[in-house]
Amino acid sequence: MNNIILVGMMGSGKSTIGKIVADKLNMKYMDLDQMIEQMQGLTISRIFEMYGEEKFRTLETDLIYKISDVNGAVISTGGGIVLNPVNTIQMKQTGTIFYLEGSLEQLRSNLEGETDHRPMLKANSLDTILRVRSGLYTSTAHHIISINNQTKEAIADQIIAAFQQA
Ligand SMILES: Nc1ncnc2c1ncn2[C@@H]1O[C@H](COP(=O)(O)OP(=O)(O)OP(=O)(O)O)[C@@H](O)[C@H]1O
Ligand SMILES: O=C(O)C1=C[C@@H](O)[C@@H](O)[C@H](O)C1
Ligand SMILES: [Mg+2]
Repeated sequence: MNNIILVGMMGSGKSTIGKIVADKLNMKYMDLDQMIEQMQGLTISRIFEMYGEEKFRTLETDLIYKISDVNGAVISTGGGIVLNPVNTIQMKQTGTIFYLEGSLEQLRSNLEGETDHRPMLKANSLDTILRVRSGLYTSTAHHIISINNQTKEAIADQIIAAFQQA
């Protein structure tokens, strides 16, 4: 399938940059977090509060399957998508996967003032989450794009260049 899939930590820019890439390439844009919120009629924070993380992860896996026939889209995932190997297998069949890789400092800077609606940060520190997940992001991705000290536009352009070279 001819899709661009963005993975990476909270605050790495998957949603923001995904939209820029989609606009530039005239592709459809899909954000799995936003789709889950729309389908449930609840914010992600409320889903975590009412049903817990496990329920959210099930919704995420169900959605990845549901969209497996999509073509020509930029798909921004949730930060925890790589936690379940089933999701990874499915994503690899759905498109080219880009890991937006950033330092703890860059992620913290991006997330300044935005931690409220990210429920994982209530019980876990950003550095612990990064430590647990960085190997998973790296092994899942076809391309690794550094986000450190780069504008959103520049990151989007790198993704586009790598996608068009393939
Ligand atoms: N390269 C960048 N330079 C400066 N700010 C950035 C950059 N990339 C993203 N941001 C900002 O960081 C914040 C988080 O970005 P965004 O919501 O796109 O991250 P995300 O990866 O989708 O996070 P989540 O996994 O929680 O959905 C936003 O305010 C966004 O504008
Ligand atoms: O990193 C995570 O585990 C998460 C990131 C967000 O994109 C959301 O999917 C949710 O807040 C969980
Ligand atoms: Mg996002």
